Amino acid sequence: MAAARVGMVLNRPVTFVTGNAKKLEEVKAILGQSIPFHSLKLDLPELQGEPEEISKEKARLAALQVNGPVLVEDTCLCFNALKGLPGPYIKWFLQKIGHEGLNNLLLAYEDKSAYALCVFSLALGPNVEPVTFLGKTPGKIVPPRGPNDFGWDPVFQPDGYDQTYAEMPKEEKNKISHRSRALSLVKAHFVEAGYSFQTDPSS
Ligand SMILES: O=c1nc[nH]c2c1ncn2[C@H]1C[C@H](O)[C@@H](COP(=O)(O)OP(=O)(O)OP(=O)(O)O)O1
Ligand SMILES: [Mg+2]
Repeated sequence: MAAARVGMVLNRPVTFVTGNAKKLEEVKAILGQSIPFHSLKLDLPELQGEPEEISKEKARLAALQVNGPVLVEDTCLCFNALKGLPGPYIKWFLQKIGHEGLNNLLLAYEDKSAYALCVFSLALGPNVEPVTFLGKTPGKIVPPRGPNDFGWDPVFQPDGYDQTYAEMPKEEKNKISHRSRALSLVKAHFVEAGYSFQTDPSS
């Protein structure tokens, strides 16, 4: 059994930094009251590279800006036929070529399988090394179905479902999503580390 650790007291709630309102909505729904957090709308610059490094670097930048504990995440959509691309570049692919273009990328391949990957990074403050938490949901890329209000949700059909993320009720997506899987690990980490929050109302 792991040695009991003295719980760490954070004097400020964690700030979840994102420029994406839909992400924030899901994070709120998934976390509920489990981790007290603020949010800050900021579109941080993103370095190129492997998903974990991109997410960690985002956390470092966010912690400097906030000057306190931060949580960020970076989401990838990875096509197996393309060895994991577009991956972290999905935002730009989606913006430029849309749902149809994403499907067309796979026309030359029989393998339409893909996975959604969410990498959360927690940095307890500036100059503290971020910790990462990965959540992955396997599925496949399909012609768009369902409401078009969150990114690539209409073209991603998780394995074991006949609905796309976009067609699923929100609660259903939040049970199996890449984001909720990563957040389960974040929650477990908070419990294990025994963080507690001493919030000073004057700060
Ligand atoms: O569950 C999702 N279902 C569908 N689409 C999604 C999901 N989660 C992120 N997305 C989209 C948003 C962006 O086009 C790209 C990820 O890029 P990513 O940099 O992580 O997001 P972002 O720039 O919108 O917000 P942030 O300020 O947190 O970086 O995939
Ligand atoms: Mg981004």
